[in-house]
Amino acid sequence: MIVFQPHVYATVFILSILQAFALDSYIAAVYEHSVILPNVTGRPVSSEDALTLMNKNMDVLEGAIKAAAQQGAHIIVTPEDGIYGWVFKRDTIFPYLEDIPDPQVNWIPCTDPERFAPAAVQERLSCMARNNSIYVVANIGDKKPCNSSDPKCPSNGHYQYNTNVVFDSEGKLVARYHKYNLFMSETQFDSPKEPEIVTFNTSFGKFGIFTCFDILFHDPAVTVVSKLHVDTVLFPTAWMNVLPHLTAIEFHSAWAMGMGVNLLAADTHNTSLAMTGSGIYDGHLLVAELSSLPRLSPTYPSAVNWRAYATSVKRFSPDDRNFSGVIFFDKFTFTELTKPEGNRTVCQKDLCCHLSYRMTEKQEDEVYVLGAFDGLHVVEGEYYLQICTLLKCKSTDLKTCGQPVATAHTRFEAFSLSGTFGTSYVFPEVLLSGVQLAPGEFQVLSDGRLISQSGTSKPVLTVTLFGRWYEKDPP
Ligand SMILES: N[C@@H](CCCCNC(=O)CCCC[C@@H]1SC[C@@H]2NC(=O)N[C@@H]21)C(=O)O
Repeated sequence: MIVFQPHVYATVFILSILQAFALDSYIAAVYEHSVILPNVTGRPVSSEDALTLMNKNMDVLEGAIKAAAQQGAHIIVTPEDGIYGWVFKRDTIFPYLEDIPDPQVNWIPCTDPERFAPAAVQERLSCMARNNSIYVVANIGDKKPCNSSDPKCPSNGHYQYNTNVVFDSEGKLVARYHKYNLFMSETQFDSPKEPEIVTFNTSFGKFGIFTCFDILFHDPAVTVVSKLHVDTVLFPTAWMNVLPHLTAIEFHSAWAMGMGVNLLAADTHNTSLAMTGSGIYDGHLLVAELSSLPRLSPTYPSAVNWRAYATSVKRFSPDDRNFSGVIFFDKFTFTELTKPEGNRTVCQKDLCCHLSYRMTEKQEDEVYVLGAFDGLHVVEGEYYLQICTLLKCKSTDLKTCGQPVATAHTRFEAFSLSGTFGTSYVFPEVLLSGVQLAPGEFQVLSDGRLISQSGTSKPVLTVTLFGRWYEKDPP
């Protein structure tokens, strides 16, 4: 990964990604943008003032787009809400919205700005793509008029959508995606009636696209990958980090690995809201048995039978020392790792988690537990989880197990984590001290074991198999 000279508060990450089947490669960039937020949020502003604010953000994005293009990037992704921010209600966002046509109209806003309704933002983004010969992915607001003949038409006569747009290297609008799984705070937007499965082809591969909270749900995220067989997913996001399992870089890299696709994640940068964490994740699921084979076109779900190993072994340890704890409002069953090495099992409902581990030097003031959760998560949305997790507790008090922890000193020489998952969508997370990833330091075997054989470069915060059982989500 070539890192640009720091630009504003972030850097443009560049990575050349080996194209799966064509065996050519392309250069991808993601930009983590510190969004300049409107200073008036209590009332709608004029469309001129709205455009002034959006131009301030687009000035910064233009710098990143030029920098990426100069480094030969073929495509750059910029963050969700990156042009106007997120502090809006339904009425106050209206001046920032434009009517974004279906890409089938075959339109280059840069060379034909008057063809449809006023589209200053689309024109400028299109020109950035065209003038720098680079694909530009951005997130802006779409408005579609409706009337009383449509019973669902909102009170102000418009549907308002959180929208990703993609302009190709000539500035043509080639994709438009309306965010389907809105986060609870996004009252300024509507959700489309059906999830949109949006893909587009380029000379350097087939791309899918969705936004932020979408990544936790089956549609469109899993469908666009498992049915449309894209190689890379474009992912603008404004993600608020939640340790120990839902920090941006941790969950997004695990999702890319579990789904076996590349993921280009551009996050907003706002540390006071715990918003940070972009990345270019190549979806290689490091499966020892498969690495000798050429990477075939993606097969979904991944070539892992997540329950194979865990259902083949007896429980390593009895339940007698189990205790309960809460992680992000979900009640886990824990068991403490009292010895520096050993085999442990913990079960909750149909999920049994098995762990074999060897610590290097167990720190007296650090406690690690193995936890299991099999249930419906119901806070900030409803999604069914099956989770096996090895994690460090906040303190030696077992009541603190599950609370956010960002540093650790205990190293593990080896670990092997597996679970009797009912779902085949399991995302492998390894997070190290300092909230760092561990690329290449662990593997997932085809029998479902998440293993490290030679230890990790830093002490461990958590090793987790994060399962999503979509069929058990409420309708
Ligand atoms: N930050 C703004 C609104 C942001 C809207 C777009 N952001 C998302 O959709 C991010 C959702 C990330 C949620 C993950 S999963 C549940 C967990 N809870 C979090 O807060 N982060 C994670 C605002 O809310 O004002």
